[in-house]
Amino acid sequence: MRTYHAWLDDVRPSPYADQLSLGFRWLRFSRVLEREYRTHLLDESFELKRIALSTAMVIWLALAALDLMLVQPPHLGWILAVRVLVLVILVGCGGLILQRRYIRLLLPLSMACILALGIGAAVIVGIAHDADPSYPYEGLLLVSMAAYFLVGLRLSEALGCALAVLLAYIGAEWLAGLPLPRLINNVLFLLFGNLIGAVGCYLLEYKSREYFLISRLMRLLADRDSLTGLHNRRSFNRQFERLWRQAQRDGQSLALLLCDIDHFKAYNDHYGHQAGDTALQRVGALIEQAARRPLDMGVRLGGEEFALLLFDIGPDEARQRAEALRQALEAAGIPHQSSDSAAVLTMSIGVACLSPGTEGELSQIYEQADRALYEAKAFGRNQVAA
Ligand SMILES: Nc1nc2c(ncn2[C@@H]2O[C@H](COP(=O)(O)OP(=O)(O)OP(=O)(O)O)[C@@H](O)[C@H]2O)c(=O)[nH]1
Repeated sequence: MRTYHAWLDDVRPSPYADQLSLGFRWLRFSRVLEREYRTHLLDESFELKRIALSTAMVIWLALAALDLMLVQPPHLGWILAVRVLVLVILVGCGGLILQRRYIRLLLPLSMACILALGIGAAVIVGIAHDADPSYPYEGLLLVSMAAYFLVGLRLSEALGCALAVLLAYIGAEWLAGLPLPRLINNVLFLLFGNLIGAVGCYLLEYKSREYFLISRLMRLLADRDSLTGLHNRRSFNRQFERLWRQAQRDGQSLALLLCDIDHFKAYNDHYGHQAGDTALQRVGALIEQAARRPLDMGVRLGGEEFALLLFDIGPDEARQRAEALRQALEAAGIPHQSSDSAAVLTMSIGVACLSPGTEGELSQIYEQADRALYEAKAFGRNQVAA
């Protein structure tokens, strides 16, 4: 399978990039990613399961019509009874699958449908062969193909179902007394059919896993600033609304800290653009550290402008956190000989808060924090204003 090259180093650290480099030829990711992939697969294959279920029911009923032509009583009665029983199972499981509420049951229910179809078909073939050994058994292969390609099962799950169906078939034919050479011939045909299905399913799952990793990686790249690894402005704009809705629901406040490095043009002019980039990365790391709780967010808005969105925090604590951040940069002691404010690199911070129950527009809190930042700059820089 394909190997991934140097470009993955550009997007590290990322578990998706690591997994792409490690490979997954055994169709397995690291534990956390595997869980994420399976949840994604269940979600993605929901529509597929709906289509597969309707298709299976139509084919199952069409085959019942064939039975009416090919099989005579009393075997016909038994076969129709099995068809009805399987149909009842399909309708029951299908009803639960379509409700979507039972997302955890989606996989066992899908497998139950495949097993009901496969074992039902094996029993029907066994009953029919009791009277007429020429009754077509190849329909069993349709069930295996559905398991491999139609239901959104992983290869291991599809293989498990196909094997159970094959065993049920051998058992049913044994009881029906099908001559051994014929049984061997049929089993070999089914085995080869399954081999083709399994190889196809492997390739499909491999591609599905690859797509999963690359799409997650792309999403991460689209949301991150490439220099600092912080969220970018696009991600901030999108997530602010979601966080504000959650804050309203939970009765929590939000604080926005707008941070701007002081005299950064002079820093660039004095130390060069490369050193400027390194300084931006160090500031980014401090912002990242300050956004330590799960719903906090460190952002590089662009150039030497950063933002820190803090969740569940009042105005006093927000101001303290801003002051701590300002001091952390000062304490980092990055020399800045051409600054008018200090001998080291510093930043000014504007703070604004949104309490639950107030109108919460990003533009509103942003303007408020921007005004405060302007004040911090105007009053001499290297300070916090609210
Ligand atoms: N090295 C580097 N510099 C950048 C980057 N993005 C923006 N800059 C520089 O950041 C500087 C910002 O300068 P100004 O907007 O004038 O602000 P300032 O010099 O920090 O002045 P005050 O904010 O008023 O203290 C410009 O010189 C930009 O070239 C970047 O990605 N890397």
